[in-house]
Amino acid sequence: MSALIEARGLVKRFGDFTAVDGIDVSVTGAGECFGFLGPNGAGKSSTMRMIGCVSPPSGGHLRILGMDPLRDGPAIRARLGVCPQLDNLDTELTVRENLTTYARFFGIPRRVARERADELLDFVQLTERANSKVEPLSGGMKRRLTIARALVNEPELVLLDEPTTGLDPQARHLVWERLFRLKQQGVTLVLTTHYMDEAEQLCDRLVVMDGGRIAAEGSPRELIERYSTREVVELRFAAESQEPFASKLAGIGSRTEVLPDRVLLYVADGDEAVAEVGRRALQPASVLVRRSSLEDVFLHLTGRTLVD
Ligand SMILES: Nc1ncnc2c1ncn2[C@@H]1O[C@H](COP(=O)(O)OP(=O)(O)OP(=O)(O)O)[C@@H](O)[C@H]1O
Repeated sequence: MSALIEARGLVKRFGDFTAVDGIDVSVTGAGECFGFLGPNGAGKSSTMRMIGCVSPPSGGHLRILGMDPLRDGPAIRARLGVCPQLDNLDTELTVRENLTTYARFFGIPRRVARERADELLDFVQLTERANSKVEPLSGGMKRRLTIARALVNEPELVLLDEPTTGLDPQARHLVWERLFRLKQQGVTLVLTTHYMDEAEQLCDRLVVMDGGRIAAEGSPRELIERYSTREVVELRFAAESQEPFASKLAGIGSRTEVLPDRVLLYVADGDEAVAEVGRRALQPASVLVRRSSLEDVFLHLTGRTLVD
């Protein structure tokens, strides 16, 4: 089967600045969710815009659905669904009209568009708001409507740029649940996020991006196994600097990270490590034992946290 997305040495430059610096990406599986995880400015949106055929690559090789974005942009876009970072819904129109009007761009007949709009409103749980204007909708509802709009042309591949940024936890969970359903229906999702929990929940495979480059690639579980330990102990010491305490923790676990407000110990067994901290007569103000996450992977790879 040919790849849905195939990028080799993909580059995006803005003047002298290189936003995407020669990345390789291959998305093949139908029903897969592929993620770009990285902090602000990592180059995720620039990559998505190239994949979405709205921004030409400055270099490298890119094929979407087996086609060349420079030559076959309209044909590719007809088979893509795009959910941009900022909702760009038409506030003059009702919820349903936003879908039916968008359907016209794809040449979908009116009757089919109306049926599809109703199905999609049901899918994103907005049927009751079908005739209301967009403006009074909550952030989560607008996001779900934007996702519904991205599905109007029954795309094989849906691009979602930070699908839940700015939403409250409940609204995020509702969006995740809908995206998960889409995956189950065999739609391939490609998303960008700087939320590690989002990447862990949704992505089968992801790349960790930083400074326009790919720092690592794999499933969330593989990345955690490769770059972190099973558990992490977070120790907060009531002091201006955590550094002096970190040096006294040397040898506990395989690695130590010192953050401005806490020390992280990377260990196989958190409880055993906490016992050792006790034996060294260190008295942290708080202790938390947790499982490793993609945040730890990112910290290990880049020396920085994902969200400032
Ligand atoms: N049109 C542009 N002109 C100049 N620089 C740009 C342009 N678009 C993006 N950049 C720069 O390229 C870098 C990568 O931006 P990009 O939006 O791709 O990052 P991102 O990972 O998606 O982050 P964000 O979450 O902030 O969107 C940033 O430093 C940004 O300022």
